[in-house]
Amino acid sequence: MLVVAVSSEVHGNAGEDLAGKVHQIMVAISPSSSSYGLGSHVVCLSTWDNAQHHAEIVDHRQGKKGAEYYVHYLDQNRRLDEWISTSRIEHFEIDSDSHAKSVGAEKLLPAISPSSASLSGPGISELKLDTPGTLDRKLTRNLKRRYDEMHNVQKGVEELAPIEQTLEKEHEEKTKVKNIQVVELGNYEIDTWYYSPYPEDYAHAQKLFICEFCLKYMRKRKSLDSHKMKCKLKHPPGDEIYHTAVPDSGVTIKPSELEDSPSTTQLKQRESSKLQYLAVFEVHGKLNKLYCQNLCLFAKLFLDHKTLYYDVENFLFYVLTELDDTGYHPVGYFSKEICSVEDFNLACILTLPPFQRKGYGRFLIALAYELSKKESKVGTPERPLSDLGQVSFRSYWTHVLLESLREHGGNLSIKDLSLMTAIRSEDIVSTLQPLNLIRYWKGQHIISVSPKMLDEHLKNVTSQPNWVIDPAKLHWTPPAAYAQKKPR
Ligand SMILES: CC(=O)SCCNC(=O)CCNC(=O)[C@H](O)C(C)(C)COP(=O)(O)OP(=O)(O)OC[C@H]1O[C@@H](n2cnc3c(N)ncnc32)[C@H](O)[C@@H]1OP(=O)(O)O
Repeated sequence: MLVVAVSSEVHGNAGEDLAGKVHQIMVAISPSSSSYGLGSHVVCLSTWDNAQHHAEIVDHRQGKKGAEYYVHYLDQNRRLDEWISTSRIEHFEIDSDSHAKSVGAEKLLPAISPSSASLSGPGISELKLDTPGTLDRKLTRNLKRRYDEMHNVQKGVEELAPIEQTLEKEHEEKTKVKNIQVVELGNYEIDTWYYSPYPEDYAHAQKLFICEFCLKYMRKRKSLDSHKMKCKLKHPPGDEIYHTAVPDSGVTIKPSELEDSPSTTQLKQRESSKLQYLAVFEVHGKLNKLYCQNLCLFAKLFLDHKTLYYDVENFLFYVLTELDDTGYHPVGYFSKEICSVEDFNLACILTLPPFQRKGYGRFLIALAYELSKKESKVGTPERPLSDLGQVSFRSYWTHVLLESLREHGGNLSIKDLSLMTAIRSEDIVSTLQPLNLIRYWKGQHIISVSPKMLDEHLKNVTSQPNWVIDPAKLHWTPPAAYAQKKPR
């Protein structure tokens, strides 16, 4: 049955105030007719908040219970794209642009406003993006697109430089449908976020089983079980460069208070006193190529714009692990180019979803800057930054810069701050400007701050634990010495 209706209202879920006026033509299609073309726009109920969203049909397939559609929610990050059944599709929009232009339709979009975008999804809550005035040239391409979407700026791929257009289109086309839905790693079953280019035989598995120590991927649990009997690794295949213990409260235990190799009894004692022992391993892409390739493929499941999968030789990988009596379990990592001409001190960063929002991202970022300090360099993360990358770096920079200013009574130049913190000057300016702590005077940026202003800002920073890295306990040599190392 096909019903064509001219409607002046959008009908939402019972009890929701979705009564905004939308002047558009809707075509209501009964679930059985189920023929939504690729690229068409619909209003549907998501599985993650059970609310109405405008979405685009990206793909379709025949499921066990009928047709299923892969949808991209127009107001959300691609990590929330998903397969839904026809019954979740409320109606089809002929005028696919009308939702964005109409006033009422905005009420359908959750938590989108000029200054905030929803990072929601299972276990993910709200994110604040920069206010429009601060975005400017600092916006990465990815964020710019999100910003444009949120502000109704109708800019498409065609406005990018030709080479970027081609790359962007290829990327979008190839990665538009998430291929692997779930991964099992150690004690966790994790829903994936994005497409990852696993080899053909694995690329279309619903679920992959991953060895948490060597990161080998398998399609069957029994393969993992027999692999576990053989796999000798109990930690990432590299050198431990740092360790610390953190209680759940987030207060740092100094590494000096720790014995070097805690015994099982000591670990059990720690467990009962709710201490978490953390260790970071440095893994060289050339010396442990397979491990690093496996890590990149795995990480791509949670990173939208990552392009490094196989050419890992020029990178170092810093893997953060939690230790228990069965071994060192990976919880996150960052990669770093051995020789970066652009002074990138971090290429990609990931905290595995079950461990996010506990302060590990900040810990890894802090470590990346400590390494830069040891190299006597300033650094910056590789662009584009994802939405989550943006908030995490912004939060780290804000905290570190405000603390440094407080310590020195505000009497620091941008250059002083940069040398002290290893944060690049441009990142300092883009962080302090929205806080009104920078003035542009006689052609240059200068810091303008009072103790009162600092106290005000410091009151608002850091809701996550802030684990300090003790540089004296960092066992790390800058990369020049790697030529001599042999594969393990
Ligand atoms: C250069 C690049 O690699 S860009 C790509 C960055 N990586 C990704 O996007 C991969 C997927 N995301 C992730 O792995 C993680 O979200 C990371 C690595 C970005 C952050 O890791 P986490 O361990 O969750 O960060 P952590 O707990 O230390 O929080 C850091 C800050 O970000 C904020 N934050 C983290 N996640 C969210 C979220 N979902 N919503 C809102 N704020 C968030 C935290 O509140 C905290 O700020 P605060 O101290 O001011 O409160």
